[in-house]
Amino acid sequence: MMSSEESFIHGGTQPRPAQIGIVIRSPPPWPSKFSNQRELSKAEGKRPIEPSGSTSTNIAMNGITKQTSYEKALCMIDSAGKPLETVMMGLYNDGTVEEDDAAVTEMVEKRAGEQSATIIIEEETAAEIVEQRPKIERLNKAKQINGFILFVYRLTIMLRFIILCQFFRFRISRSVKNAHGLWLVSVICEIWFGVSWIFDQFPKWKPMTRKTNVNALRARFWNENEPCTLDPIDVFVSTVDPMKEPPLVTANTVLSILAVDYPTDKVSCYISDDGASLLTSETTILTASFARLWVPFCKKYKIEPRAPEVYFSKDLHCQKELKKRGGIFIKEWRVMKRWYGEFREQIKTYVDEAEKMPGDGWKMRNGVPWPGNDSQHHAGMIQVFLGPTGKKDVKENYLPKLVYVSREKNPTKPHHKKAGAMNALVRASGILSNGPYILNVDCDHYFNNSCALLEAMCFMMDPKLSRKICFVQFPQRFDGIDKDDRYANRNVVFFDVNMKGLDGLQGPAYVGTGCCFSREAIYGFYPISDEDYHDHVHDHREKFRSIIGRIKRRTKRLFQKKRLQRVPRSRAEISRAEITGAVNEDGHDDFQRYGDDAWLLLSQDNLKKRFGSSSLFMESTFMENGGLPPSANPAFLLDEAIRVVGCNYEDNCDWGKEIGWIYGSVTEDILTGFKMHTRGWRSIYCMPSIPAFKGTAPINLTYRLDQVMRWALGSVEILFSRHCPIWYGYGGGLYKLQRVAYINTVIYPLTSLPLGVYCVLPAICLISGKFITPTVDSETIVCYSMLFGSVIITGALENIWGGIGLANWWKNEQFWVIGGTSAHLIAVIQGLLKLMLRIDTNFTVTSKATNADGEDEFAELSIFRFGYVLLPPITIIFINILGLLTAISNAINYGHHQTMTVIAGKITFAVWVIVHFIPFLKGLRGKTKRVPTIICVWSFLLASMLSLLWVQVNSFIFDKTKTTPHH
Ligand SMILES: O=c1ccn([C@@H]2O[C@H](COP(=O)(O)OP(=O)(O)O[C@H]3O[C@H](CO)[C@@H](O)[C@H](O)[C@H]3O)[C@@H](O)[C@H]2O)c(=O)[nH]1
Ligand SMILES: [Mn+2]
Repeated sequence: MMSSEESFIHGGTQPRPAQIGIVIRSPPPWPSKFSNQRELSKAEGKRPIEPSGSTSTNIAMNGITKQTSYEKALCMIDSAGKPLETVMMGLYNDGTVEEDDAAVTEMVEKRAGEQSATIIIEEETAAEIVEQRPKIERLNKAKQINGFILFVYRLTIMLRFIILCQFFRFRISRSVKNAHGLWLVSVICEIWFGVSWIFDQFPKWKPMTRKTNVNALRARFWNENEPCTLDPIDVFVSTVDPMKEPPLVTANTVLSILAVDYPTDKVSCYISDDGASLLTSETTILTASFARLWVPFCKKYKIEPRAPEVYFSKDLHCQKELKKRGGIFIKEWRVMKRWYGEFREQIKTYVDEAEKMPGDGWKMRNGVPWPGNDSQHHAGMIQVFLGPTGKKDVKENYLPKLVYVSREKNPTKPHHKKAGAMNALVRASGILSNGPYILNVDCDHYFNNSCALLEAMCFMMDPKLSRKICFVQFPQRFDGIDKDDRYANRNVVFFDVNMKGLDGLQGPAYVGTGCCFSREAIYGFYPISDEDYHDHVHDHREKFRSIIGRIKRRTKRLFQKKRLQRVPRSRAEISRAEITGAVNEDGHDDFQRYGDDAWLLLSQDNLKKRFGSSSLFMESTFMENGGLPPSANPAFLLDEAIRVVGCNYEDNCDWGKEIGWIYGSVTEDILTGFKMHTRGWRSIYCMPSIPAFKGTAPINLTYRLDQVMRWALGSVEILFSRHCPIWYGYGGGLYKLQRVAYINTVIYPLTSLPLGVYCVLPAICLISGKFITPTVDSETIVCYSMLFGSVIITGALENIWGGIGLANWWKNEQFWVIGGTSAHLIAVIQGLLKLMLRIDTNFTVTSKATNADGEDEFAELSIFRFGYVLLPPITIIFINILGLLTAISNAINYGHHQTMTVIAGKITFAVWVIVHFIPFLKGLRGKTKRVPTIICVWSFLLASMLSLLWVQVNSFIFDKTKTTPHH
């Protein structure tokens, strides 16, 4: 036992420590501290609490400064008993208890080799020691939004909820005698909207924002005096179709990654080419060589952004910079601009050449036929460029490794689209570089802020957070959107309101790009267990008990850790034990029984079932800090990497089911993030003031609706799958409100059904002369205006705390109606078809073609193809206009049979619907030359038929004398 303890502290080779043991000198004075803790919580955030004797102290712990009301400390002393380093354990005024595994391990590891021992000391001593240490700045800060606004916001939500209930009581109690069907339908729709509002609203209950401190990160992990201790990151870029995703766009993204502000030996960039295109491969080769010029230039002058296309297109900004930086810079800037021009031209020639495939297929520059000539049936291909063994840049510095991967494809095997591509990259990178973190971007999302990786690391390397975070998601921001964002491409309400709300719960959803993962979470491990972590409910008594339990457990674990020296570190202890199935509740004891390496052997079969047959890859999953397993033979790495991107590799193992990107939906992103959250991981939303990434958005209505339809379809797919948040993942780590949010994410397309119906109602009312309420009296008006009022007030308050404009909010509402009546509706139908007939859904990649050659930048905005998505909204518009016309002609022909208020109500109702479709109409207006006329005619006919039908059916069903619209 002694020897294993020794090896824990000393890495097995060092002399014995002078003293080992845990000493608790005095029993903790719990109860008295207790009331104090409460007071402190109250004062939280308002002002720092002064250290006052032994009850509350400011301590700085591994970069986190906090006020504590009670603390114990774990202290390492040298053989003379002099304290070397201290890690605090305690109850903090924000109600959390420091779970400092990371800190403890870090400390112990750092001190390995010194003559030292660990003891637990009491708080006064600890405080003294800590006070002598320089305070370290925190890496990040979580901030609740302004307390008053939050209070009012929550109040309006509650009020709105009450109003809603009242509204329904009112609506249900007053049925419409002469139009029972109409009334019933409208009430059902309204109830549906009400419920979906609840799903949408309550996950925004606790909005939160965060701030990072990149300088503190640099100071701690990447300063001049010490070797850099930042963790390596693998960056993934996915591309599939070089025609829709121009190579120049991809090349820019890659260049911005290679020039990122991060130690070069700790970044590797992987390109996944799902199209197996020679064009992409050649572009990559060219990009690698251009990077040797571009990267040193970026780093020398610290230019932003580091995607050359964008950088050189911002002429004005450059002019300013030119003046400021003066002579040499101007010269170099000009030279670089010319070089980039040449690079661009070269890619253009490649693209031109790639227009038409020669009869005998593509050939590489050396005359060898390109293996990917059949993009759906080809072997896996990997090419490695640059990196620590490759070419240096023109300043003789190494560049990050750049790897081109095209996974094997076979038409008989499902390739699972982007998710499949990502999983292949996860494995290939696990073998080639194995960074403990993975950041993925779509090929069009370049690094707009060269500090993006550092920003993510501010969370990932925070000792308190790191072992609970599965990913750090950045908002998606876009270039090249028309000024008034006609099709709500920016999605601001989602990115600046909903996601901030989720951050206050368990964390934002993964949105497919601009997201930094911990590899551990991708491998399906669980976060370090921490019962307290997700019950924020503060039963103080409970808390008190769990603290004692925690200290006991920790003490126990401390001993165990010493025993478990051979196991890489505690980080994945629990999760791995989970695979082996050899673990009891506490997560540890069984390790002992198996002895040092036995558990590894024991779990081989299970591991194979989980990770597939590559033992090298399996081994790599044990490397906690990344890097290649010691047994890896560099000569065979590439072969092994090719093997793991093979299309049979995933047979009979957990890829896509339990680990990696999860299959089964075209919105694999939502599913993947959800799966991680159900395991109890937390995620973080990071919004640097300079957007970290920027992409392109679909510019015209057709592409936008295609995209929205794909998203909705993905949601429907999840809704009908095993992974549906309504029934999946109970008893795990998913927070309740987080589940509500996920339910909302998958169920929203269904709302298109009542929405479609509701949009037709005003027309029906106008034509049939009936209404959804019996009369329009003052009570009705009050009821509806209260409802609308509360909607507007919550919206406005969301604007205030989310920092979005009212215009954006309105855009969002409009597009919600447009998308709802078109794309969502179709998606629901398609989803049902898929469910019943097992037709697979296809993935239409969004075109990222930028119109870089001047002309009218937004000419594309109005181009659209005919699509049946357009049919329902056009019909709705026509039918409503028809209704308005009928009403007016009726009024003229037959005089006022109904009171003015009723007519006004109906007309408002119809106009309200039509107003929502304005952007849609603008989208149609553009180039209505040939095909669209046909749709217009069709929709017009359809609308007329529907209205006529309604009148017929109507007079048939109801008593004619009473209900004929105009007798
Ligand atoms: O078989 C495929 C299909 C797509 N992709 C890549 O997946 C991404 C898809 O993006 P895009 O066509 O631009 O769709 P968007 O709707 O703009 O993408 C958003 O929504 C998708 C989910 O539908 C996410 O996967 C994306 O990350 C997210 O940016 C692109 O990088 C493609 O290269 C592949 O690698 N293989
Ligand atoms: Mn995209």
